[in-house]
Amino acid sequence: MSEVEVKHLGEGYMDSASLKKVGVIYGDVGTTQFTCNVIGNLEQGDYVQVYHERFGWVLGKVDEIKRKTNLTLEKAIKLQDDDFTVKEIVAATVVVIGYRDERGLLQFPRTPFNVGSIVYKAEEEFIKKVIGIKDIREKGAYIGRLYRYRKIPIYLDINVMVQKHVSILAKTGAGKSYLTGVLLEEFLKHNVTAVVIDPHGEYISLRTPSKKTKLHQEFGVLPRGYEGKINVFTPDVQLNKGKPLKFTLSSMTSRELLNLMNLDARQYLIPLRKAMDLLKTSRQYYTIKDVMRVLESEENNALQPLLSQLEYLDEMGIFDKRGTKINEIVQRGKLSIINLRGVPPDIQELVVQRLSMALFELRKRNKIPPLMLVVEEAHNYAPQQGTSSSTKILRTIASEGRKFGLGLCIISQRPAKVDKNILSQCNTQIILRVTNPNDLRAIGNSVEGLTKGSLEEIQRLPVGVALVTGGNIPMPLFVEIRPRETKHGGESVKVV
Ligand SMILES: Nc1ncnc2c1ncn2[C@@H]1O[C@H](COP(=O)(O)OP(=O)(O)OP(=O)(O)O)[C@@H](O)[C@H]1O
Repeated sequence: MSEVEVKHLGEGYMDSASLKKVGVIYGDVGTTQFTCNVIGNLEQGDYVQVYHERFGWVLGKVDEIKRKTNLTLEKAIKLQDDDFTVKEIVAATVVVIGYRDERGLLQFPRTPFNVGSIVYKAEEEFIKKVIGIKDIREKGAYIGRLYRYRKIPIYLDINVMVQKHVSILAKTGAGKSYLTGVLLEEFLKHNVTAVVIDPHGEYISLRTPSKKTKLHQEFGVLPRGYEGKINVFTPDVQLNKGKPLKFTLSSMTSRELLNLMNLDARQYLIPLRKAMDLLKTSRQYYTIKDVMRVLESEENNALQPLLSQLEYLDEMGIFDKRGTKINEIVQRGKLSIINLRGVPPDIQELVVQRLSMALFELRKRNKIPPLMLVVEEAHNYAPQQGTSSSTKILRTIASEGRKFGLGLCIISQRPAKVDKNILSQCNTQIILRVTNPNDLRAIGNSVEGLTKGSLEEIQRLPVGVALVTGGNIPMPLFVEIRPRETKHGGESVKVV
């Protein structure tokens, strides 16, 4: 095998002498994929560069590595008690990413590489140029560094994220809420208005700086807190700290109210509607207690289950004569946390539905600033199967929100259980470790440009490494998430 002559194509980093040799191309060579034997230190996921005699330097990525031997099972059984030598090579399958032409467009070589071409470990500048990784720190969210290439920072375009929505998917414990915390820190730093639905109250710690570690220095991050830029609202002020979140009862229909109760609608809808209609004729605002008084005046024992459920809703304290003003919740450049810790699931759904509806309507009329709505545990509020009162409005935001500057960020540990219409509208996808076959299938179906090797790698990703695709990222990239500036609030509870 002879080394190909390396020509200079007008760029400063074309001298092969400074590059590290890692393999030689052999066997059948295609224009999109080739195999090389591994002679240096090469791992799955590494970037390599090869000189193409017509198109110059081309970037590729190791998709799979195999150890190939001439030892068959029969031979191994025969020889197991003797000394023997086995011929083996380590072979890498490389997927061709391409090269930038003179206009800066990403192109594929249209003819295969020469067999015998030397494969080099790719230079960082070359990787950045071919992939199109840009330093957009002014308008970008700094989420981490290219996996195994700690000198290459990755920024996600915040405008693209708000305009075209985001999904964060991973199995439990893979680092979803840590990463969501990183994104929220970036929103706060760039004065992006955001509202986060926080079912576990884990984002309140964004107020508190994290402890400084060696990683902070390596990633160029300093611990800090965002106390002055965070407002917390909660429907249950007895359980959680925060301003009360209430909804106006008179804006609810009798059917919507009945949907919150575990009751047969056929039996109770008419009396409830009659009571609410009666109150509407005499006053603009009324409370659950008012509705109960009207029903009690009927002196009908059959209404007792309805009265008990109304009493339960009254105790939840979610309705009032006047609800919390959305202008108070949404404040320009600030993060509003809706802390739903300990709130029953039906009430959580109601909060997400009412709040999302109000945000959508007010954004349409430009009464509140453009914003990002972040929904944790999205499989609960927008399930693929069954009914949830919040699914419809979240679908509407996913399909129409971009026109009005209302972005959606969906987070879930069960991608297969999230409404497909909503997931398919999320243009920026951040995927951490996933192992469930149904979830992997859902991801494979919704992410463009995922290779077989990448789908396999998703199952083995270490905590804190994510596959990022869409938005301003031109192709799926593995990213090592940067350390948090603020304290992570989602630590698991230690039993011992
Ligand atoms: N990028 C990271 N760097 C360092 N540690 C991390 C990183 N991401 C996650 N961790 C750690 O891994 C653990 C799990 O992370 P996290 O709480 O974000 O998981 P999760 O996917 O949100 O889990 P759950 O679904 O149970 O809420 C935490 O202890 C967290 O500190």
